[in-house]
Amino acid sequence: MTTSTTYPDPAGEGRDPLEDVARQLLIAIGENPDRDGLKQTPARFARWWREFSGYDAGEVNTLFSLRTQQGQTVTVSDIHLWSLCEHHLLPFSCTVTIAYRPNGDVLGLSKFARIAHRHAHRLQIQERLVQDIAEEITAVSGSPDVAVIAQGEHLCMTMRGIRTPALMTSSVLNGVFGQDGPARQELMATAFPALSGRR
Ligand SMILES: Nc1nc2c(ncn2[C@@H]2O[C@H](COP(=O)(O)OP(=O)(O)OP(=O)(O)O)[C@@H](O)[C@H]2O)c(=O)[nH]1
Ligand SMILES: [Zn+2]
Repeated sequence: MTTSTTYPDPAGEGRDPLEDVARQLLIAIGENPDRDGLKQTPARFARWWREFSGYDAGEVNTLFSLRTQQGQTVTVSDIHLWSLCEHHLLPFSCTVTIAYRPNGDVLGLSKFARIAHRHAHRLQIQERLVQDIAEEITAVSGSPDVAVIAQGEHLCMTMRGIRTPALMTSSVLNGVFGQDGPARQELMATAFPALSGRR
């Protein structure tokens, strides 16, 4: 992983404008941004936002040519990631399962997590996150049989508002995974092992 340190600097002040945002935020909530404990906070705030939105998961999607056995399903599960809810700018943590049926080429294992992180490191809603991941897996693998399932806990629901922890599940089930059959059953057993008695 690499992080970007570049930022817009229209005033040419050599300072990230996010530092000013943080300073204003502190003042707006009645804090003194110049007190000892907060002096470095605007700079830290700017750095974490740049780290989050500049997170570089890499864009190389290595494929291996392989004539897979007819009907083989590849599932990569328990990919943990963090994203940010676009409504409240609060984090949500997600566990993602990605499955596909290779169509002549197989995708390098690490690339599933790279693709998932790439789409998580922007302002999101969970439904769009799974959709974006599924679209890229389809585009890269050339397979119409792609499924993405995410289970997330949203801090905007847990720590504020209704203040109720809950698990949100969202899924995209394309191609063979959209039909009731063995591929879908295998996927569900991997994604939800507790329900199938596997764990
Ligand atoms: N469908 C969906 N909703 C989300 C997601 N993240 C946050 N939300 C919801 O977005 C909604 C925004 O609702 P608003 O009524 O505009 O905002 P709010 O007044 O802060 O709502 P409350 O959270 O109910 O206090 C809330 O219901 C959130 O729970 C997400 O990933 N998917
Ligand atoms: Zn939210």
